[in-house]
Amino acid sequence: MKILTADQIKKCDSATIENGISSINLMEKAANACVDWIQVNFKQAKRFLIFCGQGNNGGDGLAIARLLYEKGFDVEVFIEKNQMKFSADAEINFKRLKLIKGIDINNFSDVLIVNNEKSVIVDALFGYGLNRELSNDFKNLIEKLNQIPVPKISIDIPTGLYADKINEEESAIFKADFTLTFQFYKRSFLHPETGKFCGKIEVLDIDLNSKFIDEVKTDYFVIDGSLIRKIYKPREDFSNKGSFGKSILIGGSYGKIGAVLMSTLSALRTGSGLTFTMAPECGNLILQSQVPEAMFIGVGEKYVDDIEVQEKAVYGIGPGLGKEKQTQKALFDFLKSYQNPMILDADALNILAESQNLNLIPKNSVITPHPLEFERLFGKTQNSFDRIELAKEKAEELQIFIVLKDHHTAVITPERKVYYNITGNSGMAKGGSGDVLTGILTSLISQKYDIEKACLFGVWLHGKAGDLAAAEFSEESMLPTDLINKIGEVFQNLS
Ligand SMILES: NC(=O)C1=CN([C@@H]2O[C@H](COP(=O)(O)OP(=O)(O)OC[C@H]3O[C@@H](n4cnc5c(N)ncnc54)[C@H](O)[C@@H]3O)[C@@H](O)[C@H]2O)[C@@H](O)CC1
Ligand SMILES: [K+]
Repeated sequence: MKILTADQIKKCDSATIENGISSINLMEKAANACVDWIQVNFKQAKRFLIFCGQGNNGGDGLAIARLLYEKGFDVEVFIEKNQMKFSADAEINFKRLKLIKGIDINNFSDVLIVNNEKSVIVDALFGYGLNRELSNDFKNLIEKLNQIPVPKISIDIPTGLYADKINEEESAIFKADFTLTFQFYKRSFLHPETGKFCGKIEVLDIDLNSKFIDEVKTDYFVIDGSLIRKIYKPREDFSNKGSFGKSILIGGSYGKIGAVLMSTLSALRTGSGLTFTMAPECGNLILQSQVPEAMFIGVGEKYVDDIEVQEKAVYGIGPGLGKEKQTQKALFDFLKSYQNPMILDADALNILAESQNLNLIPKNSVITPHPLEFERLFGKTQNSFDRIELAKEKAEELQIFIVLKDHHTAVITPERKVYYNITGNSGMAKGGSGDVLTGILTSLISQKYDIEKACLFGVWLHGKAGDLAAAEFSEESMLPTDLINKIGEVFQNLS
């Protein structure tokens, strides 16, 4: 799914209106989509307190108020009565609303303490039209609303957030439990500093102009299920273990054998034909007994001191590797002698960061840093938006894929495209999750998935398996090994 800027969404709305539907009817459609969702998900609610601005986001709110009232809910509307300058469509909806006797129209300043547990606050103050910091009056209102302990729904965007950039420090932002957004994810939903205000995101289809959406140019995408269905290649009949590639996972050191073990198991569970673990001898017994399907290649006693080059294999290097001098030398010797794309993770990245010898990374390789590893490799940035921009520069310069791990992991391609992943949960924020991802990516690439597609599929699969593990064990209790055991269920649901 494409992600558009506020400016592009505005153009998309206009293209939709030019092609038939009037803007007031488009607003009605948007409001109906929200009300349909609310009716299903807030059946028990009694009273909706709807806060409306004066632009089209406020217009949505006024229409939602009318439609919810018609469905039998109690509705109170809050507006800025002293200074009414509605947009044309908001004005029409305000007039329609005033005809209904049963809806109280209050001033923002009339908001009282609401402690009715069946009340819901709806934020329709500003949407993607926000283009400057909020005035103090709005900031105070939002801070007051954020304190009220009832469920909160934002229409299109939590008020105070921009669609496509980070906020000024100390902005007041409405803290939603649910954001009902029209047609597209907004970039701000996907970054940690801003996304935490959105709660659960529901994308509502309002049939915006598909020709415009197909043609509009963007560098930003969300990885959704329909994209994955296009990428997924079911296994062919009449195949053998040689048809599904050879994965070699390199890592482990004394005390950190579990990391490479988890990568190995993940590679197997993702379908790798032949799977090898290249690790120090101290891991041999553990690996052979825990993962008998994998073959063991001993390199060193307590840490990796050599990397063997094998034909037609895909290498995933780093989990539990450590940074011993000998290990560093082994990694550099390997990188100097081997030019095929590989996956580099964890200590392999830390070793490269310390040497700053990043040109040794073979073209089309995949690196999988978390934000701190990214910073060690490429330097500090002010915030996660800037980090993505730097990642685009570096992916192009080094001609590599950067899988930037975060709550919403982003895949950044050498062509500077950015794909945000929306599967996964905070139960995956545990040591070992990254090792699992390395195994999955190595396995997919060894099975001849195109590298970009392998990255998109890999991060999605990882998150999806994590969601299944969380559903069974809870986010607190789920382990990376539970996630590995759910990979199969994700494949079953795909085929
Ligand atoms: N026909 C359409 O274009 C549709 C628009 N929709 C809704 O319309 C919204 C966008 O509406 P608008 O473009 O009217 O914008 P908003 O309703 O987000 O904002 C209203 C106006 O406030 C002004 N403003 C910006 N920042 C401000 C600030 N800090 N303080 C005070 N005023 C400020 C701007 O001039 C802006 O246009 C969407 O988020 C969505 O909710 C939906 O109804 C779908 C259809
Ligand atoms: K809003």
